[in-house]
Amino acid sequence: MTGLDCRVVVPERGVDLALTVDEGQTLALTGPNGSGKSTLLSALAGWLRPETGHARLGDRTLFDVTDSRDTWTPARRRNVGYLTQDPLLFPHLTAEANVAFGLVRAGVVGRRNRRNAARDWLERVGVGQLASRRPGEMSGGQAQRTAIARVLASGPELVLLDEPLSALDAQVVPQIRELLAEVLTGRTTVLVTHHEADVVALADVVHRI
Ligand SMILES: Nc1ncnc2c1ncn2[C@@H]1O[C@H](COP(=O)(O)OP(=O)(O)OP(=O)(O)O)[C@@H](O)[C@H]1O
Repeated sequence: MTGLDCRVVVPERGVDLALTVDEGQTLALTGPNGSGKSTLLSALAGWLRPETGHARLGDRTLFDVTDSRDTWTPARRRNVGYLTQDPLLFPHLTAEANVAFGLVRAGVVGRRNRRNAARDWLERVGVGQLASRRPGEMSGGQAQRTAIARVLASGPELVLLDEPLSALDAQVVPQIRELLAEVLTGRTTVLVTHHEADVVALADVVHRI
């Protein structure tokens, strides 16, 4: 079982949020600006240590921080994929190398295996023909497709999406939303969004702050 159960308390930001996500489900997290949605994702990704809280993913503890306990799994060992509004890609690496980079950590042995796996993922998200381009040589939609491949290629047990469609041109949003609906099926996911169309297309359950 790889469902998520978490609580994140960051008093200096006025954040105290708790939620659970069943294995394989997508939870949409919506709420006003400043209500702590991105803070919660940062804690789950391991980028920010809450003052108090816990996060359990299946039988693993990502963190458990109280007055008396301090368990903290570093970001690189969490097996959590994080997709942000602006694609997080290395500008000096090709699309293929960007995707392959994460596969070293995911335990895919051998350069050729990683290259093939990266190419397969780029094909799957519709940018197989751009494998040798760098992010600066792609459109916003193409770069976000590459970032989706990068996040999913390593087989994350939890996927975090922070407004993944907000920075894209309106005309490519429906295609990328459809792609996300396909690739997120069966994955435990927290999706932060302000857009009802994302909730309808992608979410199994909604948590409104
Ligand atoms: N790096 C930071 N340092 C200090 N305070 C921050 C930082 N980032 C966010 N905050 C504050 O923490 C609170 C929660 O912000 P957060 O970005 O998590 O909200 P959000 O729900 O994601 O908002 P939005 O919908 O605008 O993206 C806000 O009051 C914000 O001003």
